[in-house]
Amino acid sequence: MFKFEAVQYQYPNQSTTFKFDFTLTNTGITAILGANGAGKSTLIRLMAGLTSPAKGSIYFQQQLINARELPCDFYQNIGIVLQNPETMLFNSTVFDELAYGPSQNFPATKVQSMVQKTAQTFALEPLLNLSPTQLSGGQKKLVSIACILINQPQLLILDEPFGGLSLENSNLILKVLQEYKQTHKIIIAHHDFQSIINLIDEVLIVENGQNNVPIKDITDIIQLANTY
Ligand SMILES: Nc1ncnc2c1ncn2[C@@H]1O[C@H](COP(=O)(O)OP(=O)(O)OP(=O)(O)O)[C@@H](O)[C@H]1O
Repeated sequence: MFKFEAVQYQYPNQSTTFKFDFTLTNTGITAILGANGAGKSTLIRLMAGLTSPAKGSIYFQQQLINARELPCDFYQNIGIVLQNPETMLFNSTVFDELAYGPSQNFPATKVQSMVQKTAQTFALEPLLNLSPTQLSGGQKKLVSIACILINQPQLLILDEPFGGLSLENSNLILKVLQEYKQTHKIIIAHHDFQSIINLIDEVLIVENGQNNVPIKDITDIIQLANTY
């Protein structure tokens, strides 16, 4: 269960109050839709704990996640891939990028095998010894998604994950997410609703800083696809 209860947020010196109140399913994919400036990124930042609400409560799997004092390992359960992959890559090689998360928790031999497996899944083997600065925009995006998925977070948040990806790599990510969603919760903010329609289980529309009731019925979701 992923629940926002009477959550309110306001940017400093801004008059708009964002108001979010909804409950999402525990696994599967929820797509967040909305016009430019509607509040999708603001909602995503609240979901990932990057921003704290002024009022209200946010629960993930019964755990109040906007509490001031969280168990220190809690954020290992949440992975977020931001729109711009540059902000996420800071190691000297792609191998080190992939190894960074696992090396906080596992011995070197295990880390090595996790990196090899993930590199294979994401077709990154030829890039492992390169610096992230040598990669194309699409390759950076692919690496940034792989770096988060290698940690297997229970909640995976993706802000425009297909931006800059070739059709081949978009299809690769779609395939990975199709499998991942069976046992994990995935939130995707994506402007091209049509391209992910077969993947999603639920739609949350954000309008003027507020959410509508989550749409779970597949017929309603398909109808929505005609408007977005
Ligand atoms: N750091 C900030 N300070 C002040 N206002 C902000 C800040 N970030 C966003 N806003 C405002 O909040 C509103 C919602 O922005 P947000 O980025 O959440 O929308 P969005 O739905 O993600 O838009 P887009 O699809 O264009 O990325 C906008 O009016 C924006 O100008």
